[in-house]
Amino acid sequence: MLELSHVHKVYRVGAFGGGRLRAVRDVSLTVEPGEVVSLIGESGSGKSTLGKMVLGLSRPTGGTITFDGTDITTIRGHAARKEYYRRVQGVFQDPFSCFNPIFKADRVFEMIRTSYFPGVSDADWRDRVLAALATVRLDPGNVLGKYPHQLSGGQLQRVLIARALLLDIKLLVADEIISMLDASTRIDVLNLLSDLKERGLGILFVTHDLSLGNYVSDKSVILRKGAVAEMGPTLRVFENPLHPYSRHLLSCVPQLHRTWAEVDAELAANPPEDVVLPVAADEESAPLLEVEEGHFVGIDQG
Ligand SMILES: Nc1ncnc2c1ncn2[C@@H]1O[C@H](COP(=O)(O)OP(=O)(O)OP(=O)(O)O)[C@@H](O)[C@H]1O
Repeated sequence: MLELSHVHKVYRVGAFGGGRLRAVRDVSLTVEPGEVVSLIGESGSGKSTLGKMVLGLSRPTGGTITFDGTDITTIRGHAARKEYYRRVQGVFQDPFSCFNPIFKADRVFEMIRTSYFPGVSDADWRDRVLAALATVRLDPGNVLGKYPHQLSGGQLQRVLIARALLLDIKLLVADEIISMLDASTRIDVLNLLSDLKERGLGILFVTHDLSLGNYVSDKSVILRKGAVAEMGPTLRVFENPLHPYSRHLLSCVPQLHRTWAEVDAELAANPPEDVVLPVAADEESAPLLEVEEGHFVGIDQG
């Protein structure tokens, strides 16, 4: 469904745009229907830039991004872009900033109707809205007719997901969608993503939080400095991390049942084996080694 092939992004930076910042380097990955793929990395690793490129909000400097066989950089004109967004939508970190505080929150549904379904009757549209709200497990009485400030962050995030579902999308780009939610709401939204996956939606789940990636995804892609450090089925990557960066990230995840002292003592007694990776030939390419079926490790760039 979604395929990124050797995607690069270089930003022009500096006072006169004379500098170059390589934000994404040689990234290839796929997202299939009903698959959740986590893009995991620390701040500045290029996760959001990849999400924006998939959403057509930023153009790749190199490589291709295809959705159902169409190179999305060739999509031009209002009508073609609108069709793309009928199938691919994004939801972002801060749900509050997506709503105009002077309008009721459910206006976002009406905007979809005006733009995509002008011929649908009031009764039919109401049924569709109620079905979308049921899917995201929102009680219509709690959200319809309410202003954004009357709803919680978790409710607003669900309203935005319901809005995307009205379009019958195939791919959702979820960029740090639970970072601003409290712990109990986080789990609800993560479980909602699992429900959507069961319904066949592909999800590109962007997160800086390794444990969230582990909880929700079929496949994990760990990014470091814009390149893939490691990727593969989530279980394999988390049970057998091979890139030193993945190991470092995993060792930083707090383990609630153990103290730091216990973890440190164990690491000192059994230090992880160093994995010696060959060095890539140049700065631009970021080749991967397949170490077991579907499990790839990036050749270290130092
Ligand atoms: N429009 C832009 N112009 C110039 N540089 C940019 C732009 N957007 C992002 N960058 C730079 O590209 C790099 C990758 O940024 P990106 O936002 O993709 O990272 P991220 O992993 O999503 O980080 P965060 O979790 O902090 O959002 C960073 O060094 C960032 O400063």
